[in-house]
Amino acid sequence: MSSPSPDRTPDPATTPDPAIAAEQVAVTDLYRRLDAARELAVTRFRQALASPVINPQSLGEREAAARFHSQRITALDAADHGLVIGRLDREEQPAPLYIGRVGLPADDPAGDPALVDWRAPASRPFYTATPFRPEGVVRRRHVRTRSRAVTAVNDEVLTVRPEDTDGPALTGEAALMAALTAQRTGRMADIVATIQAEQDAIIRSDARGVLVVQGGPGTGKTAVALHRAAYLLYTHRDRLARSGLLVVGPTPTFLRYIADVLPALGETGVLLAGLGQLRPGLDARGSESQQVAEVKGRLAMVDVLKAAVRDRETVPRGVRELRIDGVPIKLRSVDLTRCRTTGRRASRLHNLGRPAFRRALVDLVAQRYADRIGADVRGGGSLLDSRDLDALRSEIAGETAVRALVDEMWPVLTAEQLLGDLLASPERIQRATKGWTEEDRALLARPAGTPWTPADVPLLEEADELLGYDDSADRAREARRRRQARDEAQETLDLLYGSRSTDLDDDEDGEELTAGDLLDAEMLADREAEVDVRSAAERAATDRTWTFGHVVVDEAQELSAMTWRLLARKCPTRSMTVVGDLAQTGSLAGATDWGAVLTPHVRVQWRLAQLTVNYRTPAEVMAVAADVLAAGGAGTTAPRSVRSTGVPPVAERVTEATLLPRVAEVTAELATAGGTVAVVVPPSRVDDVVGRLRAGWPSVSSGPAADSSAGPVVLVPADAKGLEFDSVLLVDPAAVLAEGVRGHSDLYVALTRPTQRLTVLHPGELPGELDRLTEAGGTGD
Ligand SMILES: Nc1ncnc2c1ncn2[C@@H]1O[C@H](COP(=O)(O)OP(=O)(O)OP(=O)(O)O)[C@@H](O)[C@H]1O
Repeated sequence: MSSPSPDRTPDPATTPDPAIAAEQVAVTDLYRRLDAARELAVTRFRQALASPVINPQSLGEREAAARFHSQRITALDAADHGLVIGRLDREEQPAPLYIGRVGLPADDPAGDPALVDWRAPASRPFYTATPFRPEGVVRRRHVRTRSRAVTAVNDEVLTVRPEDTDGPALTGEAALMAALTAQRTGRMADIVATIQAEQDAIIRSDARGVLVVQGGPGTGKTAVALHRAAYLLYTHRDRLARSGLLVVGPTPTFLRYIADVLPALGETGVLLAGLGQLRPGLDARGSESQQVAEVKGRLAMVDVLKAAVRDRETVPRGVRELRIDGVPIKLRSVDLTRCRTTGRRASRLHNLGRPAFRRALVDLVAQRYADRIGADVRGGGSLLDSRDLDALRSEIAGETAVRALVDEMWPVLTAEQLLGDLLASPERIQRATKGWTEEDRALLARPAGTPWTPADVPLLEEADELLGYDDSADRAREARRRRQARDEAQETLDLLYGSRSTDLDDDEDGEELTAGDLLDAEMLADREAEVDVRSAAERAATDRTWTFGHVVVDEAQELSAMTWRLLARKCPTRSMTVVGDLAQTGSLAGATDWGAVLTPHVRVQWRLAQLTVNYRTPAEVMAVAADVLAAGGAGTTAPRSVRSTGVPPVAERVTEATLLPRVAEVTAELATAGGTVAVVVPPSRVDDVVGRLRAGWPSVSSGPAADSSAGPVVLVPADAKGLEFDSVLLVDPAAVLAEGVRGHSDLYVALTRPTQRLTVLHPGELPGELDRLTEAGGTGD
């Protein structure tokens, strides 16, 4: 906790009105400019749409211009809410510099802009200047508004050094506290007005390489990661508009929770994906045990999949006999093995090696057939010349028996077929997992048709890398389409030419140009070609080979090695922001050491930044959580809370019989207190608690898609990760400890979710780690 610095206006209520009135004049003028900028953008957008399209290039240009102006309109619309953040009064500069959500030009282009975008370099001192390092700033003023009206201003004078305090140095403390104590809505809000210096340094850090942001719960990792995404889109707009930016979060609930932040910052072209959605076209929501997910997340699965692919390139034992036109052809396994080797040499990728394998097999059968009939007819060598052999080959390639043998020995495979067949067959698993224990093999097995899980996603993607996609049929189709388009275009040109007035031939002045003179059929066909006008995010969402210009990973401690491998492939430049907390790792497959998980994929290209201040959890609650962290032996210290509520968290002992009724009563009390409510439970109690609460709140939701904006939610710690609620009711902490594979992490996560109130109900003894909790008189025995 910090005490306010001297010369700060301590309370908005005491701020003299003249300051508010003066700021209202400035704010009204800036809104006038915003409206004008929006009007201009709308006009330009309309003009772009109306511009003529004469060829694919002009269509592309028109779409690019329309997209640019529509994005500008979106950004200006988003900026309407809280347009002005504050101002800087600077040494030797008479006019203040206003900082806001977007940049707005001044009448005099030579001077400062009327409003500077919060991401522009000139805005930086607004977040970083301190009395010890004022960066030329004399005073920082936070301006708070509702609709377009100024409601408060808070000043910090940076020419006077505060006395030493033992709390963290805060920027714009009054505005920050107002934001932190506001009731939650179930959706994360942006923090542009109150970004703190240590957060700003991360947001503006170089885009190159992998930046790992480690920080305890509530330190703003998610907020910082999203603001960094907005900053990078602003600073590297052209590059990232082309290549796209991907934000990866753990669950659908989490993605919904953060979904409003980037649009509120005027950025809509970002792809948000959960771990189950990293494969275009698939939303993997199946569930499985942590142990199974851990096995599937090991890098060793790469070799397993390689072996599984080779296992599908089979050679029948002994001699295989085919009948072609009634002629028996004997194929020995040694010859078939040679065909397989030809296929494997032709391509590293299974599906791309198949044409070469098929050709080799057809050649083999054709040769044997030729040998047979040549020998039969004349009793000597083959009489067929090479032309005959070619004809024979194409006939043989179409023979059902030959096609069946090709499919048997070298089937075309999709990733889903490869993985589904593998996991559904203990024999295939056995053959693909050399050196594995029987226990691990058993964990991999799953019945055919089981829904895909998030842990399957990197395996499917890896399988695609091994299988490849034979696009020869697509290319042949495209060539046919082009030929047809060209023929049609030629017909059009012929018609145009044919309809030309013959009188003109004799006309001495001249020459009238027709379409045929300016265009050839190829160009005309090109005109008809489709131009892909989708944004990078839209295209990336449907293209599994898409690679992103930047990837942001939240709750990164939960990712398995296979998921890291997948993300590294999706981001070949390794421009990534990775945020997480090793002390909150709950999954068995997750990280306990950033170097260990990242080095195999990014080698030395990563750097670490730390966040140390908890903006979410009140100090009273955090003291309890810190004990749990220490008891779990995490080796890290809990972050310092920036505020206290004066309300101690309470524990109440219950019996098994009174547990559910008390859950319902306490949930009702917390809901009455206002804001969002989460009931965090061990996995074994989810169904009972949901069942009980549904009587009072039919819409109560639970699981990875729960929505706290619609009423209380029931969550296991893994699904509560990254989220926050005004009130949390923690049920049966001893079972949370016992049931989690990393029980202390789970309990730590559960305890650090509330922004205001925490109540704990415990049947049986309270775990020693929670001794600090104040016991309320309960109904326990
Ligand atoms: N500078 C700030 N100004 C206002 N609010 C902030 C600031 N920094 C963080 N917060 C708020 O603190 C809360 C916690 O932030 P966030 O969820 O980003 O933390 P986290 O580090 O990701 O936590 P966890 O590890 O639990 O997922 C959010 O409500 C966020 O808006």
